[in-house]
Amino acid sequence: MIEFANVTKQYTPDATALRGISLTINKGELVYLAGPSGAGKSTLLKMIAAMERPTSGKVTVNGTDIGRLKSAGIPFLRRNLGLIFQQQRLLTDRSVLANVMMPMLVTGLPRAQAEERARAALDKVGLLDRASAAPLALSGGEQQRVSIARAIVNRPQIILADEPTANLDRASANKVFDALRAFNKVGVTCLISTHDEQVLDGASRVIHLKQGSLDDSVQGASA
Ligand SMILES: Nc1ncnc2c1ncn2[C@@H]1O[C@H](COP(=O)(O)OP(=O)(O)OP(=O)(O)O)[C@@H](O)[C@H]1O
Repeated sequence: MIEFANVTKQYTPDATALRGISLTINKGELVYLAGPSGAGKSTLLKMIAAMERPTSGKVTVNGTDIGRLKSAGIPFLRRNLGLIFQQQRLLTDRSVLANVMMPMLVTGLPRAQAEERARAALDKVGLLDRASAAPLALSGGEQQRVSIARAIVNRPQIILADEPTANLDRASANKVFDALRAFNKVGVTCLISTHDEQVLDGASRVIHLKQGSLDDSVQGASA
């Protein structure tokens, strides 16, 4: 469902973020993306969401060729994606519930139905009792779980999470990973970039990146 075929991304002549990446991620997989800062993890995730385009090679998501996708097609692509990126922070002047309802109201779902689904999503990440709180009244880990709830309310087939536990303590990080794993268990494909050694040790599949290439020297790098 996600395929990279010899993908290179060059931002400028001096900045090549990905070099000849080929990999396949199948429906229902839970895959972690590892590698040092600057290795290209964010770039790889952004390409799946058509936030960046390949310079050469081909990225295919659910049969859609990202390099050829017209801007009018981007909302259709993103409808199938739950994005948990640093750029998509919670709106601090709205309640937790209002933040989670937002993506559904944007697509025209009636308010009552949006609220019901938002509450169900908050329940799944263990935060239903904080529905009326302001985001800034929550811990960093709780805010990240609200972001997960917001990312899944439109029932995406794929979740993309870019370092969702950066700056969180162990206990908070575990809750965030537990929430992501729970969605994977019900069939959502998950691709998560992380530096978390403990999580990577227990992972069934890790894609290691190093300076924009697959790092085959690391065991489990099979892509
Ligand atoms: N918009 C951009 N313009 C120019 N260079 C960029 C841009 N975005 C990323 N880069 C460069 O591409 C390379 C890969 O960056 P990327 O953010 O994908 O790495 P990363 O593995 O996600 O790193 P981090 O863990 O620090 O987020 C880096 O050298 C970075 O400086």
